Amino acid sequence: MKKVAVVGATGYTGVELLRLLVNHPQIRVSQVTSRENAGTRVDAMFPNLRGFLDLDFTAPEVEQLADNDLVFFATPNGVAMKSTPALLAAGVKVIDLAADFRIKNIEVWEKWYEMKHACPDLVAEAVYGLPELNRAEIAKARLIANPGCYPTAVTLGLVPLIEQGLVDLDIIADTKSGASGAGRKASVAHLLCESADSFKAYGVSGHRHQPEIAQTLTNLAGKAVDLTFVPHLLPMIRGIHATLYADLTANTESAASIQALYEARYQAEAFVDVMPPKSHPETRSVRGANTCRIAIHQPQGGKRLVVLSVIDNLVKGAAGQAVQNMNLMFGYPETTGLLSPGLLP
Ligand SMILES: NC(=O)C1=CN([C@@H]2O[C@H](COP(=O)(O)OP(=O)(O)OC[C@H]3O[C@@H](n4cnc5c(N)ncnc54)[C@H](OP(=O)(O)O)[C@@H]3O)[C@@H](O)[C@H]2O)C=CC1
Ligand SMILES: CC(=O)N[C@@H](CCC(=O)OP(=O)(O)O)C(=O)O
Repeated sequence: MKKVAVVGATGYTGVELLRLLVNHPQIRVSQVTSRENAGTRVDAMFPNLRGFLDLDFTAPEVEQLADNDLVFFATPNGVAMKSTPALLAAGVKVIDLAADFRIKNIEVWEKWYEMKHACPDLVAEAVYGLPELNRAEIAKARLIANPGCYPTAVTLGLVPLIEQGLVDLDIIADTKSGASGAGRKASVAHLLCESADSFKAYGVSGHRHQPEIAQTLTNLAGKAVDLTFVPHLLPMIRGIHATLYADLTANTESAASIQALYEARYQAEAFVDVMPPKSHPETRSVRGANTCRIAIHQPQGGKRLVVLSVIDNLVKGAAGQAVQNMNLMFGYPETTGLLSPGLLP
């Protein structure tokens, strides 16, 4: 059994990590932190965990966290980078669900996250935790930058096309997220009366996930990818739906060959499901599951492809992907504790 801690265990991704970890056969959750709720029993706050976890929240102290094999940070941006150097020095592995280690160019990171990076040298070492791209590096890593939720849905939807150089590198990602993507902290914009029965785009002139996705796609393509990224807030709780538009460089590929390419690329991937041609994946089909479900369309048989990609932002977009990375880092079967279908309806 390995011992793990979750820092920020009262947030939506933190409590989702707990839901997954309490069923993991080779993991013992030894510590869960919250500054505001230190001393409160976990199951008093989260009754879904009654009978599964006998712990109180504690304040996050590096000395105690260092008594674990691995620490998850499910905290706001800028928190993990402060304790990670000490934890790594103590031999503890770290998975950051926030963005502290995702962007390799420190100037770009500091511009988007509006703070000074506390340990830029570790950013170079960190492995971007998208197993479908970086499995071998993740298995050897001691520090994982768990990808953002929108970047997971968008990147997995585009990987086969970019790897094969089949599309112009001028791509549109039209994305929609449920409100849990914004976290559990109080915010007027996410009150029921402000967000229900309405629909809006946000961050159109610039969103911090644009440089994260562009970095991955540019590395894959070997040249700059021009990405227009438009997020929207949907009046639902969980789920991301990405509609991706890309033009074939030559009008030679048929819908059947693109479909076959996606099926072959993801055939061995337990958590990426390529649907039959002309399907329309629903976010509810992945609710609570660590699955990215993809469908490919070629409307009018022309050169423009439309790829649909759905995930649960809290699972494949955060906590599930973090557990998948942990499994790889500990040498466990990658799917351990993660194989369950979505909650439908
Ligand atoms: N929600 C989502 O769908 C996704 C979120 N993420 C990222 O994961 C991270 C967590 O997100 P989410 O769960 O939504 O966030 P929440 O706002 O729901 O929770 C944040 C948690 O962090 C703790 N926390 C806040 N500040 C500090 C601090 N300075 N030191 C230690 N703990 C702190 C909070 O508890 P307390 O203040 O009591 O200590 C709370 O438990 C964020 O960086 C987010 O961007 C990534 C992918 C998807
Ligand atoms: C709906 C909503 O507000 N979503 C959040 C996504 C936040 C998130 O998960 O950010 P990281 O993945 O970078 O940690 C947003 O757009 O800011």
